[in-house]
Amino acid sequence: MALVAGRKTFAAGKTLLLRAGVWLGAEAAARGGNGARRFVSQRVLVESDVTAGIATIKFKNPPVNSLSLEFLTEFIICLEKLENDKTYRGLILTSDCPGIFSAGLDLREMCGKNLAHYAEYWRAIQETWLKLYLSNMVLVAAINGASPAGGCLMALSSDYRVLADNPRYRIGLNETLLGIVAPFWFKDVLVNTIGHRAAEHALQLGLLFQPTEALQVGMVDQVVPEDQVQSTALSVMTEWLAIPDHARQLTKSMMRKATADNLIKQREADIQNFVSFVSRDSIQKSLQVYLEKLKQKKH
Ligand SMILES: CC/C=C\C/C=C\CCC/C=C/CC(=O)SCCNC(=O)CCNC(=O)[C@H](O)C(C)(C)COP(=O)(O)OP(=O)(O)OC[C@H]1O[C@@H](n2cnc3c(N)ncnc32)[C@H](O)[C@@H]1OP(=O)(O)O
Repeated sequence: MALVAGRKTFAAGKTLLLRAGVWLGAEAAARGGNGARRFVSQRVLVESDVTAGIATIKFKNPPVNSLSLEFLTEFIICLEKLENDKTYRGLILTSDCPGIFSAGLDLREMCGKNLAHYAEYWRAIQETWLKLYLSNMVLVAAINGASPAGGCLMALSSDYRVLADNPRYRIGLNETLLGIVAPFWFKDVLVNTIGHRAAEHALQLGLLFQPTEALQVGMVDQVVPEDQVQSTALSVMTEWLAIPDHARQLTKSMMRKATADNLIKQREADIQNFVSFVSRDSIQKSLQVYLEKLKQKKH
């Protein structure tokens, strides 16, 4: 396994510095005789079934799989590797942290840092979303835990969502509850999934849906007992992979291109918006209060 620090080139000629310890190694980890491979990086586990052409990414950034810059960097690299390796036609996204799919953006990346950091962080968030949303692979989210805000966006960017039937696993775009505003492209993805009226309602109130409500509103496609999430995701994947790739991929692109282009054409302005919004004193205060509340919850 190779541990490296290097540079990753992102769109618009920008670079994101890879933190030391990021896994970039070749398929170094175990390769079984049955076509199963397991790639290991610090925060992102990749298991794959070469024969079936299916990979599974497990988020492994405890305690809550927050989307820290380090996590995003590893995640983007894994996604790129899978995307460029024609062995893989399908990708299942799930979590290795019990009870949490992802807590969304890492609030510590948005608090008390400098403007350059906010810009770098937001570019990585944009890049992650574009790569997920426009992936040529079939993406199935096996949502085995709570999935607020950015966690919900990752699920919404998949082609199909299976959620574990546990009332503690709530999913939604709750940004307004933090005193912040979901960016327009989060909103666009939600509108594309649940429709304009339901999205307006959910976004303004920052609704986090329990599984049955999420199914009802169309935020997820299936709710199944917790121990059946992975097997259901796999059988959905098999169904989707029966469709010829070229036809499905062109159709996916036809459905999603306009939404992605909307961000692509104004990426820099979107970064500037984020930086100036998040660096306001009032927003910093709201985020700090929210983080403090999360910490005090335990005591
Ligand atoms: C005009 C507009 C222009 C531009 C756009 C600008 C705006 C900005 C838009 C930004 C978009 C943001 C999207 C987001 O994703 S924001 C993040 C929202 N996330 C949340 O609200 C989730 C918060 N977390 C929780 O609700 C719970 O932690 C959770 C249900 C996930 C798990 O609960 P559990 O009881 O299991 O764990 P906790 O004890 O709560 O947490 C454990 C420790 O983890 C810390 N934590 C939790 N969430 C986060 C997070 N998102 N980031 C960083 N850290 C997090 C928590 O504080 C605990 O820490 P310790 O106490 O152990 O230190």
